[in-house]
Order: sequence, then C-alpha cells, then structure tokens
Amino acid sequence: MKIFSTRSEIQQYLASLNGKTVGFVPTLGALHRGHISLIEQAKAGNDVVVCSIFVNPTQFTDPKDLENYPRPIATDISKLEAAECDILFHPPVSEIYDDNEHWHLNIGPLEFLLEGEFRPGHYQGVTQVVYKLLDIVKPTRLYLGQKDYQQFMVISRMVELLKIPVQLVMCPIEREPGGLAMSSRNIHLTADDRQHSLILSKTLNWLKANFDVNKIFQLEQDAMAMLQSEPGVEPEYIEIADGKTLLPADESSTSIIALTAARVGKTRLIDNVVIR
Ligand SMILES: Nc1ncnc2c1ncn2[C@@H]1O[C@H](COP(=O)(O)OP(=O)(O)OP(=O)(O)O)[C@@H](O)[C@H]1O
Ligand SMILES: CC(C)(CO)[C@@H](O)C(=O)[O-]
Ligand code: BAL
Repeated sequence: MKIFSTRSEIQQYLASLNGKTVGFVPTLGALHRGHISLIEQAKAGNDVVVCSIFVNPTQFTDPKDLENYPRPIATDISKLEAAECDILFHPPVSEIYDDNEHWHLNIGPLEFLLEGEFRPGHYQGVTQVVYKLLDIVKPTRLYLGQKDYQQFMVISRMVELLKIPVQLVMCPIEREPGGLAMSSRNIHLTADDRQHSLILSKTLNWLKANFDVNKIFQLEQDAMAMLQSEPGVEPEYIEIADGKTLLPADESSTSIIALTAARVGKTRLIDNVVIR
C-alpha cells in the first residue's frame, strides 16, 4: 500500500494512473469491520482504492470528543494492508487547512435536523473537509456508510449543489453479534455500557416491526420510553423520518427511516433502520 501525507504527492501519484477508476473511502481512522466493508465494496467496483484517515477538527463540536478520538495509526495501516487497500492518504491538519479559513454551504434543513440539532456546525465541518478531500482525490465513486445516514444525505446535497462529478455509494451497517452498530467510539464503552447499548438497535427493530400497528406519533413516544427505561442510556432523539428529506415522515411517505442518538455512559452513539 502506498502511503501519502501531502496533497502534492498523492495528486502526482493519482495523475500517473490515467484512466483508472478510483473508489474513495474517507474515514476518521480507528478502523473496524464497518470501514473494511467499505474498502471491500470500493475494491469490487473500481480499479484503485484510496482510503483517507483524517481526524477533521472542524466537524467536532465538543473539544473533549476531538481530544479523546482514538488514533491507532499503526494498527489501521495493518488492517488496510490486510484488506489490500491501494493507497492511504493520512495528512496532518496543516496540509488540509490554512489559518482562519471560512466555509459555509447552504444545505437547507438537513443541517439543523437530528444530528444537526445536537451537534451544531457539524455538517459544515463535514462538507468542508469532504469537499477538500474530493478535490484532492477526484474519485469516480465515494463510499459512505448507512450508519451516518444524515451525513450521506448532506454529502449528496453538496455534490448536487456544487456539481461534483462523483457517484455516491451507500454501504450497509455492519453490526456486532448482539446488534450494536460498529463505531470507532465503541472502544470507550464499558462492559455494562455495551450491554445497555443493545437497546438502540432493539428499539429501532421494534419500530420497524410495529410500523403498521400504530400511528407514528405513538410509536415515537413508545420508542423514547423504551430507551429512557434502559439504565445508563440517555436518548437525544428517536424519530421516524422521510428517507429522502429527513423531515418528519407521515404514514404515506414512500421512503421511511427510523433514526436515533443516545448517550450510553460517557459515549454518544447513533443508529438507524430503514423501515421502507
Ligand atoms: N458499522 C458501520 N458499518 C458500515 N459503515 C460504517 C460503520 N461505521 C462507520 N461506517 C462508515 O465509515 C465511514 C467512516 O466513518 P468514521 O471514521 O466516522 O467511523 P465511525 O465508526 O462512524 O466512527 P464514529 O462514529 O465513532 O465517528 C463513514 O462513511 C461511516 O458511515
Ligand atoms: C466523512 C468523514 C470522513 C469526514 O471527516 C467523517 O465524517 C466520517 O468518517 O464519517
Ligand atoms: N461518523 C461521523 C463522524 C463523526 O462522528 O464526527
């Protein structure tokens, strides 16, 4: 695997691949099976796969979260080599940002709903860095996980608004045996937290199974009560949304998704399930 830490080196190398299709998997590192499944899907659909590991400061709203974010780079490199990833881009912050840079992209209500309400500014930071990474890598296809469903919608909107020539691919959520969605932040969970965290996927699956039984308002209230009754779990939201807009769904919406975020112990987790 080739490893680059500067824009100019990776751009020079990518230019020499003329005509090859490039699949790109951007990450914050601390890689797990979810990330590796994205690499595998990118490998299956492209000539060359680029992964980036960059803990992007502008998308963290909580400085403690940024400070505590795991950065096991040597293990990550071994995992990428085992997955036969072709290129790793691992830049320092100074390679991506100049001092006092300004960024604002009007992505409409998507910025303020759900994650946007609890992590204000997060999606401006995400679009800022993904724009820069796409500009450097210029991939044919961009692979993103369904776990960050709202992030996928936000990046799709940016690609549409800025007419970026890239195809987006949404990859299914990889889960632990009990149903917990894999996430780099899971390493912060204690054994008790792990047990309690199972309520997230259980409640989402319950919503899916009962969708035709009750009205959306009632389902959301019952689901919130299920989360609240689990020790150590502090839910932020659990909502049934239109899968195309993320605005509140009604029973007749053609695409419907249930999404949740909760603190489990000291760790904030998100998850979702497509209802239809
Ligand atoms: N369990 C998973 N299954 C599939 N894709 C995933 C999973 N977890 C993360 N991804 C995807 O991997 C990419 C990189 O995500 P990221 O590096 O933020 O990992 P993460 O595990 O989501 O970390 P965290 O949630 O702790 O920030 C994103 O497109 C994300 O949606
Ligand atoms: C897309 C991303 C790599 C941008 O920093 C990040 O938000 C992530 O890992 O989901
Ligand atoms: N997985 C999305 C990146 C973040 O939580 O900041």
